[in-house]
Amino acid sequence: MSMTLTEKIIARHAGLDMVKPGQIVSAKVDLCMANDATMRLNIDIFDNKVKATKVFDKDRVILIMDHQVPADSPQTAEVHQLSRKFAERLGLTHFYETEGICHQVMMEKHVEPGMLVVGADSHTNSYGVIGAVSCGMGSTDVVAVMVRGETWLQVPHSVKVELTGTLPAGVYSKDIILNLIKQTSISGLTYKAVEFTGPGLDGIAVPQRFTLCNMTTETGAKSSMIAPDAATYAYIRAIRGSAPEPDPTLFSDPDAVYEQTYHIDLASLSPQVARPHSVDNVVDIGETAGVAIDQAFLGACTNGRIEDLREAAGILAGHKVAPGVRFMVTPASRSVYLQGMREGLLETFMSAGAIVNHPGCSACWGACQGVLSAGQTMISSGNRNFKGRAGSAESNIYLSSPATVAASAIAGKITDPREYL
Ligand SMILES: CC(C)[C@H](C(=O)O)[C@@H](O)C(=O)O
Ligand code: SF4
Repeated sequence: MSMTLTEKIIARHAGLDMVKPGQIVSAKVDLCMANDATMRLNIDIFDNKVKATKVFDKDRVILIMDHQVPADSPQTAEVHQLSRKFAERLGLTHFYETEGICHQVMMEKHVEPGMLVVGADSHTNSYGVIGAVSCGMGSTDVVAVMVRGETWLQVPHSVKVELTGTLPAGVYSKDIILNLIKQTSISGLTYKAVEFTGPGLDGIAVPQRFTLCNMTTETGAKSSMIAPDAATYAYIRAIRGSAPEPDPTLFSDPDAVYEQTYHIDLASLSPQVARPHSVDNVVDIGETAGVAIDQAFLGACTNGRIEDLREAAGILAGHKVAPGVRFMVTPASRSVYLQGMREGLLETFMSAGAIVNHPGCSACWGACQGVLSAGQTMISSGNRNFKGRAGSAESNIYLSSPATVAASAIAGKITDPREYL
């Protein structure tokens, strides 16, 4: 019986030869991640509801403080303190306080192809980028995994996204995923496993593929998948110094069943923008260019990697941020920050009038670093533009590629990055 890679990985973790979509299985989990946004709740469930005293594996339960770092209120500081004590009490090997956004840190340091990973965050499904099945879960389920090292899950139906052709100059993987979300709507792929395939993937580097997998959450998907190729292992080796042996069994069978297939010709795409207040409110940039902005944000797990900083700095070089615009750059991790420093990118941003922040979630969700007031407009490289997400319910968020964010910061209004190439 043929299976998709997602089904193969779930079957392996459930101790079964095969699984079918719709089947409910109990599966062993390789890694369990949680962050400061829900740690107060997780600790309460762990201590007071489950009354647990130990985790299933001290190396595999990973806590990452990222959503409100450095602490922006006494309450947040208390959550960080509670989390630190929790990690100490349980002897956790991996507790990160200043390393950056949880998903970036997980990819840089922990996730491997073929793993099954769960996390207390909706963008946990990003790790499909290196061939892992991963998904976000609520606190009760995540605490159950922390304690037992396994979870129940229903095998999702798979959907294929076939990419062909090459991206034109000024168009990036963010534009591909925004275009897909325009086609699917924000709930169109609810509980599906979304697999990206096709020759178009060859021209997209692993960090940019991350953006595709990260935003499958915005279609309602359960998980994302890109079968690991030579680029995947080379990328892991480049960021960690070593990589696991390539596993030749990690591919989808040629006759595996997909419920639906989307085709995207990369050459046909232009820069895309999601307008307020829904991620599927996507238009070609020409339809929204000229909207005045108060803030530009480059960062988030979606687009805070070194390649994104290079893309934006390339546009910004030789220009200044428009008067009255706050341009905030938040590298996704400490290692991205350091690399940006070595390459002189942070200097490019600072001299142009931007601000470079401590790594973390930052303005992506408006909990700290650059909150919007009523009537203000931000263009962001993040993944969500819900009403009120980054501050006042009367503010507006537009989503785009890092290049479009940088071009807009220079012009003070939403601007096609191809004008600055
Ligand atoms: C606060 C947190 C749990 C949330 C999520 O689950 O995704 C956040 O990361 C987000 O992007 O909205
Ligand atoms: S950067 Fe944004 S989307 Fe990513 S985990 Fe943080 S808040 Fe969520």
